Amino acid sequence: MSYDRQPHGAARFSNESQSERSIILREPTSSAMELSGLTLNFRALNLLDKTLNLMGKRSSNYAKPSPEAIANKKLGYSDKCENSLPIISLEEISWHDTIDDCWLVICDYVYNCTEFIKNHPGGQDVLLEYAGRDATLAFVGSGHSQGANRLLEKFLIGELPPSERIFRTVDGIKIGDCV
Ligand code: HEM
Repeated sequence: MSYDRQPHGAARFSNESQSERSIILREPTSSAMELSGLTLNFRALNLLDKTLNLMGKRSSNYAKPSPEAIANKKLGYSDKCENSLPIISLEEISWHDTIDDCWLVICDYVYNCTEFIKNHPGGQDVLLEYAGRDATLAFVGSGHSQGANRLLEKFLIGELPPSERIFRTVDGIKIGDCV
């Protein structure tokens, strides 16, 4: 059995079918998300999750929404699981990494930017660089206008599963800052 390198550090065995993507192997850089100089990997998130449960913080935090959660609501970002949006995993997103099929993750939400990529005022290369993965830091860091944020809504196609979110958890605990 041989294996092929795939975009963004993923690798898969050549006899693997599309439906068996769960056995994809990844290098540490693609299973981790770098934000504000802090690298949170999924193991760390799980640990945080368990710790918060043990400390009983989860229920008390959830009972009273934080100011950030209220601000997020105003921006249209929910702090809970939005049943209306399809849940799309990072693994699935990583397959959409070309100029003809470009998905980005910004603040735990998934955007299909394929139609927009060639018209992006900042050029197509910057979008392509983040195609198939998290672009939050780049998007926020390049100081986009409110207009750009509104435009983003046109391309919204889903959100990350709660276990893969780094800005919101399913119980509303916010881990990082967002736009
Ligand atoms: C779907 C996601 C994105 C949308 C909808 C979007 C939209 C826009 C819009 C409307 C502008 C014009 C200026 C403004 O209104 O702020 C712009 C400029 C720009 N964008 Fe994006 N953008 C996206 C993602 C990104 C990403 C991931 C980067 C990565 C660095 C980026 C980098 C830039 C830069 C550098 C400019 C400035 C161009 C200039 O002033 O010459 N954008 N973007």
